Amino acid sequence: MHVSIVGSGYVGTTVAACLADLGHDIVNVEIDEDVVDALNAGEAPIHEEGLEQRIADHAGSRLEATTEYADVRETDVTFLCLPTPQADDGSLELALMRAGAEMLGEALAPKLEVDDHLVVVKSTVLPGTTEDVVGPILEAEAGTAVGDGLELAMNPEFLRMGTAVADFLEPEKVVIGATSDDAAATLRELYAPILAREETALVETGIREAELIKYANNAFLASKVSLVNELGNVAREYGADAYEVLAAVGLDDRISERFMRSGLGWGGSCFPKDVDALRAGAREQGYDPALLDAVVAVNDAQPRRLVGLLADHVDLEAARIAVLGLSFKPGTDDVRKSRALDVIDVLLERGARPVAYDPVAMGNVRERYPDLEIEYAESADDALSGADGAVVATDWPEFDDLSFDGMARRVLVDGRRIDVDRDALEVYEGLTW
Ligand SMILES: NC(=O)C1=CN([C@@H]2O[C@H](COP(=O)(O)OP(=O)(O)OC[C@H]3O[C@@H](n4cnc5c(N)ncnc54)[C@H](O)[C@@H]3O)[C@@H](O)[C@H]2O)C=CC1
Ligand SMILES: O=C(O)[C@H]1O[C@H](OP(=O)(O)OP(=O)(O)OC[C@H]2O[C@@H](n3ccc(=O)[nH]c3=O)[C@H](O)[C@@H]2O)[C@H](O)[C@@H](O)[C@@H]1O
Repeated sequence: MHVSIVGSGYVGTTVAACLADLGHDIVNVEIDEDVVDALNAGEAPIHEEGLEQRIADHAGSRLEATTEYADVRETDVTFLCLPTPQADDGSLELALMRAGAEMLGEALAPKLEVDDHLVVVKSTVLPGTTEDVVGPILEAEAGTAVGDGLELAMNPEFLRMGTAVADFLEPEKVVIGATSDDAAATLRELYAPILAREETALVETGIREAELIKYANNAFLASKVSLVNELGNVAREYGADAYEVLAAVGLDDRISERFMRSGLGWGGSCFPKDVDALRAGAREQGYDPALLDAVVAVNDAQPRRLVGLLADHVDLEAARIAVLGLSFKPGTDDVRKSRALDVIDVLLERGARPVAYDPVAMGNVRERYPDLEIEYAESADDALSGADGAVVATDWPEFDDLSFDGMARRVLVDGRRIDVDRDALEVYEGLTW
C-alpha cells in the first residue's frame, strides 16, 4: 500500500520504518528539513533500537521523506503523527494538528476530485477531535465531504520510548475507530502481518472510543504508578518493604506484576501531558476528575519527599549532591518532564550544589535548560567524588555498579530502587521502602 505519514518524530519515524519493513511504500512529510535530510540519507533522526537499520534498509526505495505535502497525492492513506502538546493551562493544544490538517486538506483537493483517500489520526487527541476538528478542516480545504471519497479513522499508538520498534511491530492490541467499513478494512489490510500474530488483539470501535482508549490507557498506567507510590510511602511509614509487598500483590493476575515500581514517579513527554489533557477535557465536559487530580498530586510530591529524606542526613546548604540520572526513564535521552529535574529544582531551592551525571541525557538538559545552575560530571564516579550525598533519579542499569569510595559522606537516597551495595554506604535510604 502507498502510505504517507505527516510528522516524523518518535511516532511518525517509527511507524514509517516499520510499515516500510512490512512491505509498504512510505512518504514522510515533515517540516523540519534536517529530519527530512537524515531520513533520505538513511539515518534515524531519533535513537530507538532497530530503527536505524530499518531506515538504512529502506531509504531511497520504500521510504522517502519530503517537506512537500503535495506528495501525499501519490498515496492511498495518510497518517497524522503530529505533536499534541499541552497549552499553558494543561489543556490539549491543537494548533499544530489544525495547521497540519489544513495543509493536508489543501494538498488532497485535486486527488479527491478523482480518487478516494483515507486520513488516519494517530496522534493522541481527546474524543471529538478527529470528527469535529480534523474532519471539518479537511472537508473545508479539500472541498470534499467525509464519506464522499474522503474517509476518516482514528488509530491510537501505544508504543513506549526505548522499545518503540518492538512495541509497534508486536503490540498487544491494534485499535481502529473508523467512519466506514472501507476505512477499517484498509487499516486491517495495512496491519495484516501484525494482526496475524496470535498475541495481538484487534479492537474495532467508534472514533470517540478509539480516542478515549488512548487516554484511558495512559491514565490507568499513571494511576497505577501513583498508587504504588502511595502504597510505598505508607509501607515506609510502617517500616515495611514496599517491593516485597507489591511483588506479592502483583501475583493476583487482576493486578499484574508490571508497572509496579514505586519511587520518584512518572515523567516524560506523554503521561504528564495526557493525564492533564484528560483532566482539563473532563472539566470542560462538566465532570470533576478528583481521582486523576490526586494521581497527579501524589506524583508531584515525590521529588520533594526524596530531597526531604536526604535532608534528614545532610545539611543541604552549600552541600555537593550527586544527582544520578537525568532522563525520564532509562534507555532514552528524553528529559521532558523528567522527575530528575524536579529533584534538582528542590535541591537548588534548598541551597544545595547539584552535580549531575547521565550516560546519554546531559546534552539535552544543557540544550533545553541552559540557565540551570548545576555542574555536569563526566561519569557517575566523578559526580560522587567529594559529594556530601547522592540521589538516584533514573534507574540506569550501570548505576547498579556504583562505587562510593570517593564520597565525602556516603549517603545515598535511592528514588528508583537500584541494586547497589548497601553495605558500602553509611546511609542507604529508599524513597518508598
Ligand atoms: N512519543 C511517544 O512515545 C508517543 C507519542 N504519542 C503521540 O503521538 C503524537 C506525536 O508524538 P511524537 O512523535 O512523540 O512527537 P514529536 O514531537 O517527536 O514529533 C512530531 C514531528 O512533527 C513535525 N511537525 C510539526 N508540525 C508539522 C507539520 N505541520 N507538518 C509536518 N510535520 C510537522 C515536527 O517537526 C516533529 O518532527 C502525539 O500526539 C503524542 O502524544 C503516542 C504514543 C507514543
Ligand atoms: O502515550 C505515550 O506516548 C506512551 O506513554 C508511555 O510510554 P513512555 O512515556 O515511553 O514510558 P513508560 O515506560 O510508560 O514510563 C513512563 C514513566 O513512568 C515511570 N514508571 C514506569 C513504570 C513503573 O513501574 N514505575 C515508574 O515510575 C517511568 O520511570 C517513566 O518516568 C506508555 O507506556 C506507552 O504505552 C504510551 O504509548
